[in-house]
Amino acid sequence: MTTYTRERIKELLKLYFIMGSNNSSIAPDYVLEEALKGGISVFQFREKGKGALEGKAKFQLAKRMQKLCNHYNVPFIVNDDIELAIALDADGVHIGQEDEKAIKVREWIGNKVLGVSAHSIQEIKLAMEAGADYIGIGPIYPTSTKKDAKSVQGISLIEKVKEQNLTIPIVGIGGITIDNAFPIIKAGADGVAIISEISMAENPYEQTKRLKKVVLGQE
Ligand SMILES: Cc1ncc(COP(=O)(O)OP(=O)(O)O)c(N)n1
Ligand SMILES: Cc1nc(C(=O)O)sc1CCOP(=O)(O)O
Ligand SMILES: [Mg+2]
Repeated sequence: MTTYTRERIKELLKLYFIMGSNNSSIAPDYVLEEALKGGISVFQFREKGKGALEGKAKFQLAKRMQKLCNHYNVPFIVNDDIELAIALDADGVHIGQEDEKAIKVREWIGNKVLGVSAHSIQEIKLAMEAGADYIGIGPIYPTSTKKDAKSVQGISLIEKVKEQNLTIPIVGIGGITIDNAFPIIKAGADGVAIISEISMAENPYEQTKRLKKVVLGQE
């Protein structure tokens, strides 16, 4: 359905950076550019929570971030806001179980990338039937970034996905750092999705490079 092959999606998920304006104490555009230089493989614009921008300001930030991603040839995904994704002609959207239904979103976005969060094998199978391109599984570890995150589940669901030979690409999310990222890859995830370990880092460029080495098994 999408123009990205399953193998390409798996590659893109390797080091998935997510952020919005409230995830860093310095300019979000600067943080994103450092992360792009450091080697992130895909970016998700997630403008939500306390102090999040709305309306024109949100649109303008998204547009600037999309331009940066285009410059570094990294796909630009929009969290939750399907209208924004369509208005910007983003590369894809990410939705959760409390957002619009995946089957409807697939109709609206055509062949753009569709990521869906899931917390059980049943939710994963339903997302696959609805046309999801990849699944976000979390929180793997405790996180303070998402206030309404579900219970911490470690790598158990990733292991179940592998045991059941479900071939959809998967990315782990929640509380992932340089020190705990590799077990997620070892369990069979295609990559890790990260906010604060990069967005709050003193040097987002160096931190991204370090994370990249970890997910590639080079450290
Ligand atoms: C890659 C990825 N995985 C999971 C999520 C969480 O999505 P959701 O459950 O809809 O929660 P919010 O991010 O919308 O608060 C994600 N955004 N990205
Ligand atoms: C956006 C998000 N979704 C989660 C889920 O469990 O679905 S956890 C989370 C926050 C990830 O931020 P950090 O890398 O700072 O922990
Ligand atoms: Mg959501």
